[in-house]
Amino acid sequence: MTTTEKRLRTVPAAVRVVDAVKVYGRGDTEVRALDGVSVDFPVGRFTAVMGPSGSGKSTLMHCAAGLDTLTSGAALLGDTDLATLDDRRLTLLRRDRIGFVFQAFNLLPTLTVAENITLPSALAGHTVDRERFDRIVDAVGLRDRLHHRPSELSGGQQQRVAVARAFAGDPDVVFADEPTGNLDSRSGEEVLRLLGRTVRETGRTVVMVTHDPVAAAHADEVIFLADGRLVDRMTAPTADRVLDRMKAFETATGTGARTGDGHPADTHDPRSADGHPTALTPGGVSP
Ligand SMILES: Nc1ncnc2c1ncn2[C@@H]1O[C@H](COP(=O)(O)OP(=O)(O)OP(=O)(O)O)[C@@H](O)[C@H]1O
Repeated sequence: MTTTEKRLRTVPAAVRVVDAVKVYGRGDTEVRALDGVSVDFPVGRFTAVMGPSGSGKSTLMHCAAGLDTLTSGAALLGDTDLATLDDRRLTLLRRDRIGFVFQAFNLLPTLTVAENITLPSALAGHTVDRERFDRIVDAVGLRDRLHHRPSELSGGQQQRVAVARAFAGDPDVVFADEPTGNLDSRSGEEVLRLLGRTVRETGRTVVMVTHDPVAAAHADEVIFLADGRLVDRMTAPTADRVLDRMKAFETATGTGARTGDGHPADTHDPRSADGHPTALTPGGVSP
């Protein structure tokens, strides 16, 4: 059994990336965007992915979400190895099991808030049942805006619509790519609280790429990438500690915070990496 296969047989996770290598280009233009990353995103956890520009955060997210393929290694959603799926099945998996929140909101301008929220489910041929829809709408605080168009909403409200849309189809995991990048700090805070609350109350899994230590502090755990490698992780983060860690990477040369054996150092939490930080409500209730 290879090392990769051994790692695949350990604790279940919502998303798992094992020995992930992603190489763009060839020869002189080759870039090793991911250089052997192994990380689990456990069910019911809100994880932030941080690291300097170019460290591989977006590449990791895109490969874990089936938007891009790895050069070697494996990306799994639950038990499903994404590399085993053809394009059609990958599209269905993304549609049915993954929610996305983007920096630019990506709402359809001609549709109302309600229609935007239910669009992915409608495209999948499902209906969001009324009770679930109501719970989501109340969780994101948009009841009085349901018949408005995105252009009639503030940026924070638009992003809350995007969060509602991401969770409406009851996905296994929501990937959020810089979800507060276009928001002022107050609106950003609201969106982050919403994500955190949804994870805690519903047991859903969120993976968020961010540059912002304040945003990362809303997560249960922060993982740090540098030069395409996982170099550190921090549970129960605070903005100050995340900022300190980022500064340390910036001033460090070469391998940054990597430990002597090349593995990331988890120096901050006595709990195991697989320990659940919050009480969960399993069973797929909506936010
Ligand atoms: N399609 C591509 N073709 C070639 N190189 C790429 C491509 N996408 C990313 N890269 C390179 O891979 C490396 C990692 O990029 P990635 O976008 O994953 O980093 P990041 O940490 O998300 O950066 P940022 O914080 O600036 O968004 C970078 O050196 C980048 O230039």
